[in-house]
Amino acid sequence: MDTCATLEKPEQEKPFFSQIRYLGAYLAPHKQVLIFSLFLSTISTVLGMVQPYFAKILIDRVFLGNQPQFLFSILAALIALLIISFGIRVGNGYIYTRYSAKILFLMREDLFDHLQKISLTFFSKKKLGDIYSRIASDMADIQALVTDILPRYVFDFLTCLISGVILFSLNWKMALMSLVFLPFAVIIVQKLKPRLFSLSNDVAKSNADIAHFLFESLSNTAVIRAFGAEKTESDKLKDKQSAVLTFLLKYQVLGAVSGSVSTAFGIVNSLIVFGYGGWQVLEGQLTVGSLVAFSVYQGRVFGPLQGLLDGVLSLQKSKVAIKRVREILDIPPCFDDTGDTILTKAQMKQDICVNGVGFSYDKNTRILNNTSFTLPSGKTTALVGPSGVGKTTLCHLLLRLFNPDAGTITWAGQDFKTFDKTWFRKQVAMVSQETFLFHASILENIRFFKPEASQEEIEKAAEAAQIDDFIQSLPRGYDTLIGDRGTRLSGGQKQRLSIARAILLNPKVLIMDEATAFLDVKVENQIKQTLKELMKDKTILLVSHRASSIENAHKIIILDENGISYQGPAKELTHES
Ligand SMILES: Nc1ncnc2c1ncn2[C@@H]1O[C@H](COP(=O)(O)OP(=O)(O)OP(=O)(O)O)[C@@H](O)[C@H]1O
Repeated sequence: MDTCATLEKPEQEKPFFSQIRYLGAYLAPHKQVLIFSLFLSTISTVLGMVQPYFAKILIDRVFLGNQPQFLFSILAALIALLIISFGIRVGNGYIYTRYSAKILFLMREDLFDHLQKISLTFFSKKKLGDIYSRIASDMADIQALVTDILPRYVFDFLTCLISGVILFSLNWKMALMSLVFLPFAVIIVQKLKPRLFSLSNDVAKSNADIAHFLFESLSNTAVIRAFGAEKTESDKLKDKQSAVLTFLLKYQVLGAVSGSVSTAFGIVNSLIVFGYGGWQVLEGQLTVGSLVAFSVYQGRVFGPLQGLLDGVLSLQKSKVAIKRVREILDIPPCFDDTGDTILTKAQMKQDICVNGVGFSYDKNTRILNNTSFTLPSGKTTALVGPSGVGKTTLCHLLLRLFNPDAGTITWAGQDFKTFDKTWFRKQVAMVSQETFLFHASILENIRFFKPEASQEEIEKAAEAAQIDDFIQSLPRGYDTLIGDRGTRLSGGQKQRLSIARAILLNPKVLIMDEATAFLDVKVENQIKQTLKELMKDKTILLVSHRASSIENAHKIIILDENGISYQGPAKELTHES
C-alpha cells in the first residue's frame, strides 16, 4: 500500500515563529549578509530619527533663541544626513532583494524537487491546480514575507523603539500617556488573529480550487465544446468565484477592523499632544520646539505602529502560505534513492523476476496479490488481461515508479530497490497508452530523455518509429512546435513520437503498454518489424488487447482478477484453447 501522507491534516494554527522556523535553514547560509543588512537598516532608521531633533534646535535656538549663526551648519548637516540615509537605503534594498530572491528561488526549486520524490498516488489524490497554486501563489506570498513584510517589520519595530526612547527623553509623562491605549490595541488584534488566519486559509483553498478548475477545463476544451457544456462550465466558475468573494470580503472587513485599531490609537495620541502638550507650552513647562519635535516623533511611532498592527493581515497570509508549502515538504519521499548497484553487461543479460509481488494504491483495494513471473532476457513477453486487473500497475512497478508492498522484483538476482536510480532509468524505458509531450519542438520532444543525442540519432529513431516521413513533410521539419501536450498531432502521431523517444534511449528493457493502440495494423507491423531488428537482444514487455500485436511474443502472461491464470509459450496457449 502506498504509505505516503496526504495533505488532509487538521487545520491548526501554529505560532508564527514556529511556522517560519523552517525558513531558518535557508536563511542560515546568508547569515552574515542578512545581519549586515539589518545593521544598515538600523543605521538608516537612526539617521531618519535625528531629523526632527534638528527641527527642535532650529525652532528653540535659531528662531526663538535668536542664534542665527547655527542656521547654515544645521541645514548643511540635515542635507548630509538625507544624502547618507538615501545611499544606505538604496544599497541595503539592493543587497536584501538580491539575497532574498536567491533564498526564495532555492526554496521553490527544493519544493519542485521534493514533488519529484513523493508518491505518484499523491498526484492522483490531489488536484493539480492546488499543487500548482502552492508552487506559484503560496510561494509568492512567502516571497512577499521575506522580501517585503519581514524587512518592513524590522524597520517599523526599530522606528517604534527609537522614537519611543526619544519621546520618553523629551517628556516622559506625555510619552506614558501615549502608551495607555497600546495594550488594548494589542489585545483586540490578538483576538482577531485566529479568525483572520482561518479566513486567509479559506481564500487560499478557494483560489487553488479555481486554479484547478481552470486547468482542467482548459485542458478539456474540445470535449466541453463537443458536449455543449460551455455554459455549465461557465456557471461552475461563477459559483466558485462567488464563494471566494464571500471569504475575501469577510477577510477584508475583519482586516479593516484590525487596521482601525491603529487609527484609534492615532486619535488618542493627537488629543494628548495638542491638548495636554499645548497646555504645558502655555504653562511654560514645555518649549515650542519640544512640542513640535514630540509631535513629529509621535507621528513616527504612529506610522510604523500602524504598519505593525496592519501587518498582522499580511503575516496571517504568509503563515497560511508557509503551512500549505510545508504540508508538501513534510510528506516523506517514497523511495530510498541511495541504491548504488549497477549491473555488468553480463548480468544485464539475465532475466527479470517478479517474486510474490503484492500492491495496492490504498488500504481498501488490493490490486496485485502474490504475483510471480519471469521476463526472459532478450525475449518478448506479452501481458494480456481484462481492463482494470493491474497490467499498467505491473508496468509501473517494473519501471520502479512504485515499490511493491510485498515480494520483490529482481534483475540478475538483485533487488530493484538497490539499483542506482540514474543508471536504472537509462536501462528501462516505457511507452505508455497515455503519451506525454511538451509544448516544444518535435526535436526537443524526441530527445527529452537524452538531451545529448545528435540530429542523426534522432532522425534514425524517428525512422524506426515510422514518423520521420511525416516530420520531414512539415514546413519546419524537426523544429516544428507541437501544441501543449501535443494537441497539434493525431493520437497515432503522438504515440509514434513516444516510441521514437524510447528507441533513442536504446534501453535494455522496453515496456510497451498499449503503445500502438492508436496505430493502424500496417504501421503497427512496420514498427514491430523495426523494433525486432533494433531490440534484437533486448527484453520487451508488451501489454496489449490486440491478438495481432502479441502473436509473435515468445511468452504470454494472462492476468485476471484472481492473479496470473496462464504463463508460458504462446503456442501452448493456442493448443490448450
Ligand atoms: N493512481 C491510482 N490510484 C488509485 N487507484 C488506481 C491508480 N491507478 C490505477 N488504479 C486502480 O488500479 C486498478 C488497476 O489499474 P491498471 O491501470 O493497472 O489496470 P489495467 O489492467 O492496466 O487496465 P487497462 O487495461 O484498462 O489499462 C484499477 O482498478 C484502477 O482503478
